[in-house]
Order: sequence, then C-alpha cells, then structure tokens
Amino acid sequence: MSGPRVDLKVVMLGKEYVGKTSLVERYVHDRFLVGPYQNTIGAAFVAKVMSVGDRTVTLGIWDTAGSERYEAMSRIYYRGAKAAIVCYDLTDSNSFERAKFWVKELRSLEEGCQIYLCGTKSDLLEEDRRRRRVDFHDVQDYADNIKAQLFETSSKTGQSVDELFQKVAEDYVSVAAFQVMTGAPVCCTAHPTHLITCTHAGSTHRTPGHCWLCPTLEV
Ligand SMILES: Nc1nc2c(ncn2[C@@H]2O[C@H](COP(=O)(O)OP(=O)(O)OP(=O)(O)O)[C@@H](O)[C@H]2O)c(=O)[nH]1
Repeated sequence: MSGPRVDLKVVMLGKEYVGKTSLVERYVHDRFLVGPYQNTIGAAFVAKVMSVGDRTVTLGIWDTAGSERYEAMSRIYYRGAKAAIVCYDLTDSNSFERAKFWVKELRSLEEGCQIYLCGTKSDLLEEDRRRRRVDFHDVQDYADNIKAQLFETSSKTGQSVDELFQKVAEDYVSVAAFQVMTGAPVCCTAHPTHLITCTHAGSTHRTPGHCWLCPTLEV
C-alpha cells in the first residue's frame, strides 16, 4: 500500500457480551472464536492497516470492556477517538439502553468523534426473527437524530463487518480531505515521545494533544 498515511483511533463501546471483541476478531483476523465467553478486562488494542483510495489508513482499535465495573477506564480509552463503534445486541433491549448511555456521553465529552451504531449477532435473527428485541426502524430514527450511521452485523457469518470498518475509514479520510481544503488541523501522527506532529495547512509542527497509541498520555 502506498500514498499518504492516516492514523485513526477507533474505540469500541457497549454493554458486556454484546460482541465487541468478536467484531474486532472478525475484522482483523477474519475468524469467529467459539468456546467459553471471556470478558475483556480493561481494554485491548489492535492495529490494522487498510486502504481508502490512494491513502493508507492505520486503524488503531481500542476494544473496551463492557462491564460497568470498567466504565471509568472506558472513558480513558475513548479520549481522542475519531470514531466510536457503539455496539448493542439485537436480541437484548437492555444493551441498546446502554448504547444510548455511551452516545450521550460521547456527544457531550468527545465532540469530534463520529458515532457508528452497530447492532450485533444478526445471524441469530436469521435463525429466528422472533429473537429481535431492538427494532431496526426505531434505531434508524435514533441514528438520524444523533447523526450517526447504523449497521447490523454478524461476527459469526461476517455479515457487514468489513463494510462497517471500511465506512469508518472512508468517512475519516473524506473529513480529513475537507479539512485540508479549509485549512483546519488534519493529520496527526503519533511521535515516539508521545508528542503529536500536526500537519496544518501545509506546515508541520508539534502541538499538544493525545497520542492515539497511548490514550492516557496528554502532553
Ligand atoms: N451468534 C453470535 N454470537 C456472537 C456474535 N458475536 C459475539 N457472539 C458471542 O457473544 C458472546 C460475547 O462476545 P464478546 O465478543 O466476547 O463480547 P464483548 O462485547 O467483547 O464482551 P465484553 O468483553 O465483556 O465487553 C460470545 O459468546 C460470542 O461468541 C455474533 O455475531 N453471533
């Protein structure tokens, strides 16, 4: 892959057991792990390089723990994220309430973060439509209201998983292109010392900010 490099921090949020880790596993390793459920502790990080047109995009994905016990930690991980994939389980209405909680929080604390709502485990509905507990049209209305995009995915079959992450990257690249045109700060790459190099209107300078590799550090 060639072309200008773009780094994009993405955070996965949502109630425990909704399938955040499985979504990342399917996208990054194209696999679905069977076996006993293992909850995420704190958060896990994985990077995936992909392309959008002539751009090389490195997605730095933070998979947070859904358990409310780790709620305070999740806040650390979404700081500076440019995209949040807020997951809920299509067969669990409570998980959608929890998704709304995260949306509210992101909207008030992380304004620059684009939100993607993701209804998970769609394969379970293929097996039995009556298992759906979150209505598609209700969520679509909600998504329109909060200016989010909506996907329904299955990590088991892979349905719409690549499309979701591809859209996240494409949206970010087009926002960055718009910022180049308007002269707004655009492309921040992590510096080894955790300082941020910011390319702004053609000149490169170091500026305070968050390192997408290390969300806890502020300089
Ligand atoms: N049928 C089906 N099961 C899924 C799917 N995605 C996840 N699961 C199952 O749901 C359970 C929870 O999945 P995880 O990916 O660990 O959920 P999580 O949201 O990361 O959970 P926490 O780490 O606790 O926040 C596991 O038993 C998965 O196998 C899916 O698309 N279809």
